[in-house]
Amino acid sequence: MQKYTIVVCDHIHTAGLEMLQNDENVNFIMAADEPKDKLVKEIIPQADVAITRSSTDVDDFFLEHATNMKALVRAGVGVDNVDIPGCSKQGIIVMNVPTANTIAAVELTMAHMLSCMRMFPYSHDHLKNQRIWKREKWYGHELKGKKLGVIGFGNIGSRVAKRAKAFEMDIVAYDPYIHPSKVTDLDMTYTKNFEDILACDVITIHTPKNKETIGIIGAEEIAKMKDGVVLVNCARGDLYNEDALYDGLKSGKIRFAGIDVFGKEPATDNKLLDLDNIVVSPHLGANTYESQYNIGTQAAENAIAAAKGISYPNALNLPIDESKIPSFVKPFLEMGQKIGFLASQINKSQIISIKVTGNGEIGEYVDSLSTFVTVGAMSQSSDKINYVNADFIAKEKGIKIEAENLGDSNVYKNLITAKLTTAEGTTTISATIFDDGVQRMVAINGFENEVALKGHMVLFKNSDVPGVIGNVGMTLAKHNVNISDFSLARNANKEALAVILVDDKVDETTLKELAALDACLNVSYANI
Ligand SMILES: NC(=O)c1ccc[n+]([C@@H]2O[C@H](COP(=O)([O-])OP(=O)(O)OC[C@H]3O[C@@H](n4cnc5c(N)ncnc54)[C@H](O)[C@@H]3O)[C@@H](O)[C@H]2O)c1
Ligand SMILES: O=C(O)CC[C@@H](O)C(=O)O
Repeated sequence: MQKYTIVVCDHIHTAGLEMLQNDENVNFIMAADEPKDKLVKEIIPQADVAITRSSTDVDDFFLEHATNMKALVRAGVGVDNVDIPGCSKQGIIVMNVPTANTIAAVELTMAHMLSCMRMFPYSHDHLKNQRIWKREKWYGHELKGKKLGVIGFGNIGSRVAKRAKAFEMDIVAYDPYIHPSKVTDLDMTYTKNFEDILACDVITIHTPKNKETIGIIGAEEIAKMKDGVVLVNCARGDLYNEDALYDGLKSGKIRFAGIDVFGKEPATDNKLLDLDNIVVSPHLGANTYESQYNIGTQAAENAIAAAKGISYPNALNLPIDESKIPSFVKPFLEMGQKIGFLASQINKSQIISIKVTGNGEIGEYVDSLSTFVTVGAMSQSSDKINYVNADFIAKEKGIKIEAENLGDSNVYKNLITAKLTTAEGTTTISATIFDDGVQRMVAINGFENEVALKGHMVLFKNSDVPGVIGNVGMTLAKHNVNISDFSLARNANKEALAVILVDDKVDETTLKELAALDACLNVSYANI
């Protein structure tokens, strides 16, 4: 049985660790408590996939030892500590878990904002630790009626803005990369003029950390701000220049700052900590049980899918220019990989050709789709295949790859079809994504079975005679296999195909018993 090594480099929720532990194809190494030097030199060389958080830098040193690695999952949003071009050069697919900690970061931002306005941690300390009851010392300010400048109106920034609006603040948002209506539809002000942000009473930043945003607030910007401005940063250290922030706080130009993130972490010797008009937390934006559960389980699920070559959810270094593809295309690419993988399990044999077609708007992206289908189809036979090398390796093996845009679709808004021909036969699978976002197969080998592309499935083809479904159900029940979904389709040749989603892996003995049923034409098992 093929085993993949997944190394967990930083602490993730135990639910995620259990998923890794329980997967029979996964050899999982928990290395979060290992010294970084040992982790990188001794453990990383074994990894097919690594899961990291902000405490592990994926830099030259890491990559030099990641000799086996084909994918890396950043259990969180920010990838500023991951050398993505370096990973691409080594054929390592980088994925993040982009929205699982959004709410945790949003709520921490609100906590910082309120703490700055009311100096809450200081009055708490006064009473609780110093036992001083001095109400006249702790006059704060209200959020109501104040102008909040939001820099970066993405997942977190936009939600902070909504919550701040509930506090009756006036919101001004600066984000050159979004459509202004995303802001104005919420009855907030959109600006392209950064000076409008500098004129606000409270400023919060929610951009990624990159060349453009490092130091986006420096001494010059602070000088232009209102006296007594409040600044919050729960995104990344160094977005506010720390020296300028320190000087502004020291002089009182900045009344208060709420800071979760620092240029250098751990930040125990940061000079900002010496000030008494700052509220700080040790990079806790993602630290809620809810968010860590979501991140841990999604990171584990994605790492397992990547190790097996099923899919690379939220891949950040795709071999296509992401700025040129609309957002609806990405899930279709992921689904393309899944149907390639499914087809290769049904027809396990040497691959001869792969043909991918697209109907509807998705048809324009059929070349990229064919790369993804190829990765899925070949990952059973090659554990080195990825988006970067798929076309090259397929060519080397003499596999013919074709892609065709079929134009408008009569039935589905968008439809992709993969036809995989192996030495044993041909499997053709069509799939689409409806408005509910679920990736669904809608046809297989001429049968119109509709079923979600997820989990364990049994494909049972039979002569269309009475009593077959009952016998199949009984056989599965006898072997303790629980059915979660059942889709039946028939064709004009008096044949039927059942695609049965089940809770667990189906073993060879069960499959043999199913194959021995009178009406059975063939049966196969697949897992995606
Ligand atoms: N403190 C924590 O523990 C914690 C937790 C989660 C996320 N984060 C950080 O929060 C930040 C935001 O995360 P998100 O999930 O909202 O990301 P996101 O990608 O959804 O949003 C980022 C937004 O910033 C905008 N942006 C990019 N460059 C900009 C620029 N120069 N000026 C203005 N806007 C710009 C983008 O257009 C986008 O809308 C990231 O830095 C992330 O790493 C921190
Ligand atoms: O907890 C972490 O690893 C950091 C989380 C956060 O900063 C992120 O970018 O997702």
